[in-house]
Amino acid sequence: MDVAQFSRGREVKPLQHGGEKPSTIVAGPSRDTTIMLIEASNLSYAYREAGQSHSVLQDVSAAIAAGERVALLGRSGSGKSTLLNLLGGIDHPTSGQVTLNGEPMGLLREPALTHFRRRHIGYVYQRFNLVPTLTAAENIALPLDLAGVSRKEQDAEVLRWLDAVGLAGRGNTFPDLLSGGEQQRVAIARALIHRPALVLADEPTGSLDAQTGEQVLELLFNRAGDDQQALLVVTHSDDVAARADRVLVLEDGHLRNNGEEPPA
Ligand SMILES: Nc1ncnc2c1ncn2[C@@H]1O[C@H](COP(=O)(O)OP(=O)(O)OP(=O)(O)O)[C@@H](O)[C@H]1O
Repeated sequence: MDVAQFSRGREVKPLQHGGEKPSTIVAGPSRDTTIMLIEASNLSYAYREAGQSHSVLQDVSAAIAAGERVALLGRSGSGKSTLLNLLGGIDHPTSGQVTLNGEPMGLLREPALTHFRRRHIGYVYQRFNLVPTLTAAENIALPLDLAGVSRKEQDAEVLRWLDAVGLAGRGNTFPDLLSGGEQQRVAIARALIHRPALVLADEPTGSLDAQTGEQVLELLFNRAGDDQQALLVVTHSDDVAARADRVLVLEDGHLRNNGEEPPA
C-alpha cells in the first residue's frame, strides 16, 4: 500500500457525482444513468441445516450511489444482517453478484478479498465490537495500521478523529471504561478513518438509550456524508429511517420496495 496514496483517500476512486447527491431514486441496478457505487444483482442466499436447504434471501437486487444514505428495514429474521454481510463481502451469496467500485467481489480470492474489504468498507456493529485489549486510540487506528500507514500519520489522524467524535483526551482509555455511546463513537471513527467508499452499519443504535442513540446517529450520518460515502444502515428504528435518503424493506427474503423516500 502506498501510504501517500492511501492518505489522499481511496486507492480506487469511487464513481463521482460532482459532489452532488444523486437526484435520481434508483429501483434496482442500472435502471437509469446514475452511476452506482455498489450493485447487488439477483442475490440469493441459503444455508444448510440437518441436511436441508433453508432460503434466507431470494433474487434481491439493489444499488446504492456514492453519497447516498439508505436504511434497510424488515422484521426480525427477514434477512437484513445476511444481506449486509453479502454486500460487505463477509459472506458469499448462493447465487448472484455484488459489485463494489466496479469490482465483482465474488471473483476476489483471499487475501485479496480481505484487502479489498478493508480498504473500501467500514463496518459499525450493534455491540461496537471494539478490541478490548486496545485503547480507544489504538482501536481507531486499526484500519490505518492494517494498511501500513506510518505511525506519525496514524497518530495525527487519530487525534483528529477523537476530536471529531467528541472524545478528545480519551484516547488512552480502554473500551470497558467507556460508556456504550462512547464506545460506538470510537467504532464510528474506526469505520471512517480510512475513508472507505461504503459504510455498513448493523443496528448501530440498538444497544443504546434513545438520547445516546440519537447523538450517535447524528454523528454517523454527518460524518459519513463528509467524504461522499455511501451509508447502508440496518435498523428497526423509524427515526433512523427518517434520516435516510431512501428506504429498502426486506420481507420474507425479498425486497418489498426499492427506492421509496423515507417516512416524513
Ligand atoms: N448460516 C446460517 N445458519 C443458520 N441460520 C442462518 C444462517 N444465516 C442466516 N440464518 C437465519 O436466517 C434468518 C435471517 O437472519 P438475519 O440475521 O439476516 O435476520 P435479520 O433480519 O437481521 O434479523 P434481526 O432483525 O433479528 O437481527 C434467521 O432466521 C437466521 O437464523
